[in-house]
Amino acid sequence: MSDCVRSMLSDWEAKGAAGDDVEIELSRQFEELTADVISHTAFGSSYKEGRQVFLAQRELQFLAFSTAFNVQIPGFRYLPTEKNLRTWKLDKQVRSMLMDIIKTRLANKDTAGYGNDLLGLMLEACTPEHGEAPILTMDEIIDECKTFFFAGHDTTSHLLTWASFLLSTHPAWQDKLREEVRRECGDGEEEEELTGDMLNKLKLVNMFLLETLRLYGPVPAFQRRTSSDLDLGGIHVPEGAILTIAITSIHRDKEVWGEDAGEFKPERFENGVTKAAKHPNALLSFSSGPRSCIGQNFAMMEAKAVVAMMVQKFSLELSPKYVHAPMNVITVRPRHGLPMILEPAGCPVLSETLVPTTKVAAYVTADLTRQPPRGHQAAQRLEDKYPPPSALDSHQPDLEVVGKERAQRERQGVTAAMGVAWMVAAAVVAVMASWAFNALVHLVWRPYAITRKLAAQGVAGPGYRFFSGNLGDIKRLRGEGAVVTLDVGDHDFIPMVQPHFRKWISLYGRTFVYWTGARPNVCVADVNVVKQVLFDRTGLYPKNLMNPHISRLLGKGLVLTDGDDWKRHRKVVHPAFSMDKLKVRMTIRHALSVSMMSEWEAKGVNDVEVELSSRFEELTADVISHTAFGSSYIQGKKVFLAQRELQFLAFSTVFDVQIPAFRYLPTDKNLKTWKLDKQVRTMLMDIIKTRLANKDTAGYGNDLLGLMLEACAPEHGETPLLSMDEIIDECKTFFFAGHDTTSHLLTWASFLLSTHPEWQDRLREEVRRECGDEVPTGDMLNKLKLVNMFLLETLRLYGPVSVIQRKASSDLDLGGVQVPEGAILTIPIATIHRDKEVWGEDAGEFRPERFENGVTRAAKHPNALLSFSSGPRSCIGQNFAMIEAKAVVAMILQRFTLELSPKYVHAPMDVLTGWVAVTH
Ligand code: HEM
Repeated sequence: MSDCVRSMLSDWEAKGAAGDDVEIELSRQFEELTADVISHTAFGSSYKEGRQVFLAQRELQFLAFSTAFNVQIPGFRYLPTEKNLRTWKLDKQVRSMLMDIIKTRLANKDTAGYGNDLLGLMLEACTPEHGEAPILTMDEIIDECKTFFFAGHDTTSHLLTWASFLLSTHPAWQDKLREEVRRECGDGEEEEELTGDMLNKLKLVNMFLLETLRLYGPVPAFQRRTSSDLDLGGIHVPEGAILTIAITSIHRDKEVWGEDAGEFKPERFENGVTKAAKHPNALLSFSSGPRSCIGQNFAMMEAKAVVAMMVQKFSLELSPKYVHAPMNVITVRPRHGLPMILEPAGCPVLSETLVPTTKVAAYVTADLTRQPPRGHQAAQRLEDKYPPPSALDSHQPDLEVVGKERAQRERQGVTAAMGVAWMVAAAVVAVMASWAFNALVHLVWRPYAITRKLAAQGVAGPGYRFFSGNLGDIKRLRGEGAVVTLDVGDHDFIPMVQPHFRKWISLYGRTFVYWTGARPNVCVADVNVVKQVLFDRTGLYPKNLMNPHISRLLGKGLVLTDGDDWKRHRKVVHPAFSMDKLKVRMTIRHALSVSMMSEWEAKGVNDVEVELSSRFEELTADVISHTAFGSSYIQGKKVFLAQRELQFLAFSTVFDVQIPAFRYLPTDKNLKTWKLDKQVRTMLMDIIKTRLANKDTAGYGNDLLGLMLEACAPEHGETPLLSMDEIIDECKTFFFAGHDTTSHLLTWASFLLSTHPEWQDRLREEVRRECGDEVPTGDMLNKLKLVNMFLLETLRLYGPVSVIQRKASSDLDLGGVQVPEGAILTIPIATIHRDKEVWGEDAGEFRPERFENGVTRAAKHPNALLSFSSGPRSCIGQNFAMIEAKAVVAMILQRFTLELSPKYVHAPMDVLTGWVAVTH
């Protein structure tokens, strides 16, 4: 770093005869310097070698910013507009230049290793030695290089530019800093090396740079997007809203920084960053929290070193040619560069008394006719080519030159008066035209472009149809399947419920694209790729929340939240599912099962016919009510019934085109959904209120509801872990997910027991051996190996959840295929569970033996059983469900023999999560 700075300073010295002052355009100098530093430290190359990359990236930056305030229409990125064509070309150039740098490094690998800079570390992480799945792919390395080439110099160079500007306009501070630098680091005459320790002692330089960052931070704003409808500081913000953190404005907020927020006062940082304002996190120049700038120490070290070495040698005086017009091109820079008069330090040219800051300001403002200085032509040319939307306010508004430009624009604007009618007509036509154009891009061009892009990678599919995509095909194929009934020994219900997957996989392979409306769906039926999606921990594949009815059914609880929200919810809920707690709850469950069976016994001395699926629904609803909410099925019955209706309503819309705005229209289905949702919320609130009313005598309780109320208790300070709204959503999730699934597992297990009497006998024998006639304890259940295998095979063939979905959060690489942002990734569990390549030739048969050596050895892939999903988002209730199912099956077998009624018709159907046996 010091070498690069030294060589820049020597150039400056060489420019003027020794002792004379010299005028230099500094912003360009700093751009080259910081580019040189990042090239050397991160990529082992020099600015000269990487120059073309920097230039191309600079053009890309101007291009990107010139579109920052345009309406962003997703499909536009695929249109061959002039800007897109240029962007694609530049991007290609950058990639191939970066590839050259990488190739050079790889060619020298055997003699010099990968190197221990950033590039070396990344190459190490992608080496073949690291096995089949390297941590980074070559494409990702190139992307990372792009990030660091840009982020690693552009920002720091502007920090240096603005620091120099402020040094020159605050000569008293310039003197103070020089004095500190000379005291701590010497005068730089003896080529003395600046050390990290010296830099750490430069407290004033540090304060000065922090204040520069506050007023002229290179990054004026950054953005986030809401991944779901959520509560933000007490305001409900809809999914997909963009949150703009306006750093420049926050940094000038008098309520945060005090009345002198607009002034340049490095003293405010005297006691550190956290005490400089009324809020400890008010300085946002490097952002804050886990995603704050990874390079902030690097940038501060670099800036300190440059400022120190510069003031050691030079006095800085602002050139009279300078025009103060900060402008935002993603980062904030001086529009016309920073011409600076440099004089050897020691004989200061500016003293506070001679040219106070205000005078410089007044001088610049007065000289509105002055031409911008030369020396910044490259940026100027780019700006002419891609004009940025506007200049940025400076910290002293009277320095604005921008006003002149605005006034000029207004003069050139439309001066002719236009009739109001004409204007209205023009506006309507413009809106219609833009709407039609957007629709065309979204409904025609984008699907076409995505289809082509995927086809080029070998991913085919049934072909997009205008507006509805392949939803018509899916409905038709499912309709044909719906009238079929199966033989009771036939477990292949795919032609009835997932006929489209069967058909398209046979035509296009396990990974193919199909269309729900104009939205691409990538079918992920290859277990290796499924693993890549489900085991991701970086948020690349969030949940798909397109269907508002499903969101109403489940609420924004664990199943549908993502990111930090999900972590927060899971942290609160997780303890309720620990093994100890599950064992305690066994007692309640057993008692409930016994009462159900006593009812059956009471029905008749001889054979009695019972419709099991509805009985299991009530039983599992009763169990979840008692164990999670301390209530009973009867108390929560209305919630279950309303949720059942919501479930059928939601499923009836699953194969409709999802148009985002439709969720707000008062259609029949929406009105019904809203009403049911309101009912459910009120009923859940009543259950919660009862619990809260008894809090002083009985505490919150140690079940799921108790844990959640504890986490939202006012005792936990101003920001409880869960809000009351979130608790209600979580209740919705558990009321539904906690019983609907397990009840179907019990239904299908009973069906299979009755159709496989030899297994029924074997299981009964095992139950009698391990549990006798007693109500089974947790330890006894653990010994029921055959029952366990039987249930796993039931889950494989009749798993209650047949499909799960995720969404591509950005353009990403999925098993070697570039998938576009927003594409839905559909994992057809039921189809994968019948894949002969994964489960062997007997995949279609009911054979619990395959689980003899555990789940991971039952198939050719250890993660092939996906009934509870897999990875970090796998089912939190799987132990709960398995214990419950084992206990109920064991107790049924202790008392009854099951025989399928002749009335039974084997016609599984899916209603969102479940497969319901229809008994006629
Ligand atoms: C046989 C019974 C069950 C099956 C087959 C099942 C299946 C699943 C599956 C496939 C997922 C992943 C969904 C996705 O990734 O989109 C899931 C998640 C979940 N399940 Fe279950 N489930 C069962 C029982 C239960 C029970 C009894 C509860 C609660 C008591 C429960 C609560 C949940 C929750 C809260 C999640 C979301 C977990 C997270 O994202 O962190 N499930 N379940």
